Amino acid sequence: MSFLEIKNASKSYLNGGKRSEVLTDINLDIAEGEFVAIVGYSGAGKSTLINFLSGLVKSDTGTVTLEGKPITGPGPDRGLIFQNYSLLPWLTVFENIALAVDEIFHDWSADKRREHIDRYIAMVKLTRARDKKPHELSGGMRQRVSVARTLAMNPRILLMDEPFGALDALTRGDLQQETLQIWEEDKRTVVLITNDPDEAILMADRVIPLTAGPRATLGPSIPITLPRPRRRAELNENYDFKQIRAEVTDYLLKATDRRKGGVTKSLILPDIEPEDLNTKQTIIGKRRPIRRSEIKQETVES
Ligand SMILES: Nc1ncnc2c1ncn2[C@@H]1O[C@H](COP(=O)(O)OP(=O)(O)OP(=O)(O)O)[C@@H](O)[C@H]1O
Repeated sequence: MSFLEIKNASKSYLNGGKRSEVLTDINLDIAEGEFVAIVGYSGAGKSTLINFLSGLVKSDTGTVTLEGKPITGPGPDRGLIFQNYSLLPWLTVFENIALAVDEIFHDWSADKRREHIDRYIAMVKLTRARDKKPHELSGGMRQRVSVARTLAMNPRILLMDEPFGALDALTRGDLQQETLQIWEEDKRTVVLITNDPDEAILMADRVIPLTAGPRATLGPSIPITLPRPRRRAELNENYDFKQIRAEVTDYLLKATDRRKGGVTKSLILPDIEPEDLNTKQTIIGKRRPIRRSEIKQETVES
């Protein structure tokens, strides 16, 4: 039996009275402890797809199951990390995390809960900011709180929807590296949604491209055999990394080209016949030399 599975799922939305089919024929099978990244264009339907798994969006067709049981709504076994940090502004870092931990581990003693929260705050390197409020933190720090809060809830599955998308490149790199370190210590099942092939290849065991919408669908699984632990700086020069990146981006470009009829890269020439280039009054695109009077009129009008 599959651990986490989407079978023949599709989804369409009604927009301004018109139905648009966003996802079609989605099939995904994830093993426990696996780190899978889905990489695709903006607006292709990536959030819709991950929300089949979170239970926030129901597919129109097919099934979505966890250990064979249908996913019918959100649950504590699945932690979602979004691009927007969604922290409560009047609570400190500690209190924001405590809110979630107290709810889930209400039968633990207060000391045990505090230790647990502090462990996750330390894991994302925020111990010195423990008592700060969100407005006193940078975007990267806020996202760290959000990561710590989700991890502290001990979900079996982490669903990450472009978690680093709003961050600058350097902070994003740091957080990717930290998330990887945490995952390597404490392997949970992770589904990462991203529009950055490098991020997907750096982090995942398997990368699956999602074609452009409408009617976006998943392409073939590309296994990432690069040894772990992986370091971004080292991978930049790695031959296999470059090969995999070429494979992922090629697939996405070709899938989009096929949609458009396969002509996006060819030069389309205008349908004109050559004229005598020695004739001064020739205008490109007109089939006969232009009379002086016509040129004057054009000049006046512009
Ligand atoms: N609740 C909804 N009602 C109507 N249309 C929706 C709804 N949710 C998403 N859509 C549309 O479905 C398409 C896919 O949206 P989705 O957010 O899943 O894509 P995405 O790949 O995650 O986008 P991005 O990368 O920009 O976050 C978009 O055209 C979006 O406008």
